Amino acid sequence: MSKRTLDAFFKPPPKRTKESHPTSTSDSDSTNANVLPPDTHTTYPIPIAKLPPNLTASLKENTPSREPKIMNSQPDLDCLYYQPFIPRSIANELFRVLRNELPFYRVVYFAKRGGVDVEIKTPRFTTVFGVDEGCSFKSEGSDSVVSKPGNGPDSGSAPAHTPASVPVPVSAGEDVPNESETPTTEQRQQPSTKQDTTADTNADSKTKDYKTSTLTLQRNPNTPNLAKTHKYSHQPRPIPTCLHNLKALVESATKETYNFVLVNYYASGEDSIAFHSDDERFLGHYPTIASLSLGSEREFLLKHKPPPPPGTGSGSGSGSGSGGISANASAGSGSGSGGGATIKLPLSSGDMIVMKGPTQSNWLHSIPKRKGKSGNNLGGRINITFRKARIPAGTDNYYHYNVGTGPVWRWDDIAKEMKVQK
Ligand SMILES: O=C(O)CCC(=O)C(=O)O
Ligand SMILES: [Fe+2]
Repeated sequence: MSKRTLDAFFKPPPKRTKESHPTSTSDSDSTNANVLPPDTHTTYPIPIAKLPPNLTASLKENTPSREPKIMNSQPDLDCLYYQPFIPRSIANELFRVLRNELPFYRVVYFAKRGGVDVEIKTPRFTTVFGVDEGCSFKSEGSDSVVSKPGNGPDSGSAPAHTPASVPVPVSAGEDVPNESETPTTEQRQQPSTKQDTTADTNADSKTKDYKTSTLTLQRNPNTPNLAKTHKYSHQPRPIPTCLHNLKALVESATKETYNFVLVNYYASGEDSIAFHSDDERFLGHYPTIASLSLGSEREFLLKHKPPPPPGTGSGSGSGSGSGGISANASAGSGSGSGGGATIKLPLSSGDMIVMKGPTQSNWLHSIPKRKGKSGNNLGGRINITFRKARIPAGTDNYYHYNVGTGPVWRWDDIAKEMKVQK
């Protein structure tokens, strides 16, 4: 098998459009995040600060920093790779602000494994905001968080297509997230028992009721009955302004709309996400998922799903599966299981991967653990994925597995570590 450079996976990059200007913001600016009143809501465990105005201005002015590389020369792969999307210095500042401000969770949940309930400890901090197409959020004032009506081909309705080989969640509580060590999409429904981290207490969080809420959950006028007929077991939380601002930048660059946002915080190299695909039915056919990296560099791995067993006739996508991948990327790529090459992308602060088209139904991705302290100089890594749910209450599972019922964790800037919110 011949070695190829990483660039061989890409088409030649289009020319740069915007220069990377260092931001005028500094460390001390991030502590001024309270200049604007924070966002509050009954579903928020804490008020969430808006971005400092100079950071918002730098983001608007300098993003996207570069045009993306197009990664579509592999079977069933259709990705954009922004290196970076946000200039590094601005991305680092944004990383510090979001790490300081967002409430995170260390979710522990139970899943059936061989008929037995096993405890799974999510090996990273997570948090989620937003809601399905059936509902939208609206804030009073200029920072409206309403989903634009009529943007999806099938707003509020079932997706036109579901890959035949994929067992799909049809209602809240059936889907499980990504903690399998050797996952296929099928295994993702039944995570392995391997536990990656020590558990935190699973005590109920005390959610404060902020009477000064400025954000209200509304029914989408286009789909007036959906909110009524679908009950959320976790009340969805409005996308806070700090993430809404980023969503707007990503929407403008990718020419897509998103209605919920999942945030991962990898505090150290021990934190990870196992190989999985984000191909839940409620995201619809060929979902576009934009994935932004902030903070320390981590490696992002992509490998083709193994071909379906012969005779099942259930292959999804149009490509030839992992057998069709004939080259390794030289930038640290190794061969993956199932015979295909694993693509390794170093994701630095400000980089963004957009996965679209047949990618989710045919490829798996992961952030493996990494040894040693190198690459963690910024104090961890935040990943923000922008997604669009198309089936009402579909996001409920995301709240279940990324918020859960445990305590709220926050960054302690004096101790320089995550601490349980008292
Ligand atoms: O951290 C990353 O880059 C990947 C996160 C991811 O794949 C997910 O949240 O589904
Ligand atoms: Fe993912």
